[in-house]
Amino acid sequence: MSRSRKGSKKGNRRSAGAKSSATRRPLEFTVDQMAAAIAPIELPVDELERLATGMTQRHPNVLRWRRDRLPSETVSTDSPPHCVPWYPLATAIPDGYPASRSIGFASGDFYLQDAGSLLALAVAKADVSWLRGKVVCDLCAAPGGKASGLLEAVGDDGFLLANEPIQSRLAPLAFNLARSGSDRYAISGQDPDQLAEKLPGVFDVVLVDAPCSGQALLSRGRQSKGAINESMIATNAARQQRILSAAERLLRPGGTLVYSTCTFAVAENEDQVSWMTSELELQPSPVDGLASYQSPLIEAAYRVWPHRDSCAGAFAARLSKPIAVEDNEEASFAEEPWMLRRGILQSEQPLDASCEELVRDVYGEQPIIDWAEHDAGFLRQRDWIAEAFCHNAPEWVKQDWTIGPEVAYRTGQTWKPSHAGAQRNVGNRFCQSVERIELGDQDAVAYLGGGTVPTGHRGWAIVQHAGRPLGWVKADGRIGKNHLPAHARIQVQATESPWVHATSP
Ligand SMILES: C[S@@+](CC[C@H](N)C(=O)[O-])C[C@H]1O[C@@H](n2cnc3c(N)ncnc32)[C@H](O)[C@@H]1O
Repeated sequence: MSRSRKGSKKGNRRSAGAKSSATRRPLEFTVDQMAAAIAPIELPVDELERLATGMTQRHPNVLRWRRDRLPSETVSTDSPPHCVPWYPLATAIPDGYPASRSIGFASGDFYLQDAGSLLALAVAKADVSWLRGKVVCDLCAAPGGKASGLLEAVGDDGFLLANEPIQSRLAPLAFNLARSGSDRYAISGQDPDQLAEKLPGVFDVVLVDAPCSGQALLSRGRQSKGAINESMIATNAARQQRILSAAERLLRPGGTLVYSTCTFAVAENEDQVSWMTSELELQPSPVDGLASYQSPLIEAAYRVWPHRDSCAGAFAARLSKPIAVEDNEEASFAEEPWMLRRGILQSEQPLDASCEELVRDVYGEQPIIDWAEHDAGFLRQRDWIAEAFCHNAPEWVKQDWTIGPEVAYRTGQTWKPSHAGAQRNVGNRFCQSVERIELGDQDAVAYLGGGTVPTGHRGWAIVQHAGRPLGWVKADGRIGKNHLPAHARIQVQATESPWVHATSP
């Protein structure tokens, strides 16, 4: 009863929101405004007109596939797997496929993103093996669209620090990173300057996907017309330079800085790259394969446009930090980046009895014994959460300002397993001995909507569909009670996948 009342309130709120966006007058720009926004880039008048129109049109998202789940082909021939030309790990959403309400989405097969946001990943070479094994920092990471792509790309021997100074954005960031199935990351909520003081010269790669005037977001109704205002652009440019100078300090000599925005203004894009080359002494580092998107103004900087590239538009550039002569003698950083800074970590303090009991009960004896006595990782308990870092994580994750991949959390006096713990890859060492229940289509749909599942098992178990983890249940030998967090629940509209997957995870 109370549930249905709640549901209808929610429904009302949603339809009120939908009405206001439907009746909102579309933003319109003149050719002169567009010319001023991108000056000194010069485009013919007809292109400026198409740009002005393209900026107000919504472009459909694309699917960025998890690397290990890339489909080998589409089932339906009438919706070809149109690839994003600059990012081969992405495909278009087949016509009529409710991607965000599918089991594939819930189980983390893909992320839904604007194709423009994949330009930064292409410039970071996240689509090939270049990032594998590297220690990477995403300095402005929330909500994690790019960070999750970087995390997949660093593989089983690299590491990602995803930083986001706005605390309220850390939860969605953590959720999106956990969806990747990897445990090779930490999160921090630091101001870039503070972070650069803590970890100078540590990273092989730093991504600055900077806060900006967001002109490319106008088509999504997520920015006001003030995005083309000069003083707004100048304020953003000043903030970006502060962030970029911290990013340079975070980089090791020989490291790579990727800078990206979702705006068209040259003052926030090419001018910032010129500033980095002159003031920070970074060097342009062109990316093979992106020549068609080369900025007309400077080297190693790339643009995609709404009127040319079927996306909201984006800018990205790649620079490298020179290796000074004195660094050069001893270190061959490029070959073995900062391996010495990576330590083998262990649990330093015993867990509370109730937390330890839950971890043993759910994840098995092995994690605690292994993690405390062998070279298996680093288990840490705070007041409200327990985190389990991967083996070979960098030493600095032990500092208390990092947040690790969560495995348990406390509500009142009771510890429970975290959703992120269930999402770890099936072979992950920490949850190797957890009981798993495979669900058919209908049971998976019911579970994702918040329902129970039939099972003879007793206790905590991970439910999965086609070998892909979905979340936790706590079972009594008859049914498994649903422990999927509210924000992860969806009303599935598509059980059948339009793709053929060459291999199961
Ligand atoms: C363009 S968004 C990042 C989007 C993200 N990279 C993604 O792909 O999902 C910029 C982020 O920078 C954060 N931010 C705001 N001010 C910042 C600052 N001074 N330093 C670093 N990040 C900042 C914002 O909160 C926002 O989450």
